[in-house]
Amino acid sequence: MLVSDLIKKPLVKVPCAIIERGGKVLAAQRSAHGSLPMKWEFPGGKLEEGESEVECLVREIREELSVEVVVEDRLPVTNRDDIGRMIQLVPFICQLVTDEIILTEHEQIFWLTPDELPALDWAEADRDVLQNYFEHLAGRRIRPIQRLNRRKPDIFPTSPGKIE
Ligand SMILES: Nc1nc2c([nH]c(=O)n2[C@@H]2O[C@H](COP(=O)(O)OP(=O)(O)OP(=O)(O)O)[C@@H](O)[C@H]2O)c(=O)[nH]1
Repeated sequence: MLVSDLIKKPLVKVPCAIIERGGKVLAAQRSAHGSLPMKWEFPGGKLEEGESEVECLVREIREELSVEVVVEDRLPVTNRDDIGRMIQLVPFICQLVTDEIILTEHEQIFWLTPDELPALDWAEADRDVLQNYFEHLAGRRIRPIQRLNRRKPDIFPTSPGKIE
């Protein structure tokens, strides 16, 4: 076992938003300054003490994009081994509730179809987020078919018995 395996790094949770609108997804480019300069990411940020993941995400999206979102499905987390810490991305699918986006931190944003997303220069941990998102989308496409094939629900689950 490596010594580094014995030293537990602090875990930094980072809820991030896969914001969907009209079949497109918002990708945001980090600024030229700070960590991962000019890399593409899903907007979000570090969880603060006493906050839930969803509260954090709603706050971060307000701060970074000046919009409101409704938070929907939580996708699997992905981890990034960083210097002195483990970054844990916690992605949520979100829908936009308000329209006008004002960027306060990011260099720029793109609205892209899921097919177009992989072409960007993503932060490393986001590659796994993308993969999980694509699996989620595939599940969404399968579910309506399953619904069609499902036999009609029984109005009377087993035997209706005697109706008074
Ligand atoms: N919001 C967000 N952060 C990400 C993503 N991928 C990824 O590795 N990160 C990392 O997770 C951390 C999020 O912190 P933050 O949004 O508060 O950004 P920051 O530049 O202030 O953080 P830092 O200076 O501590 O690195 C950053 O280190 C960022 O590089 C992502 O998709 N979205």
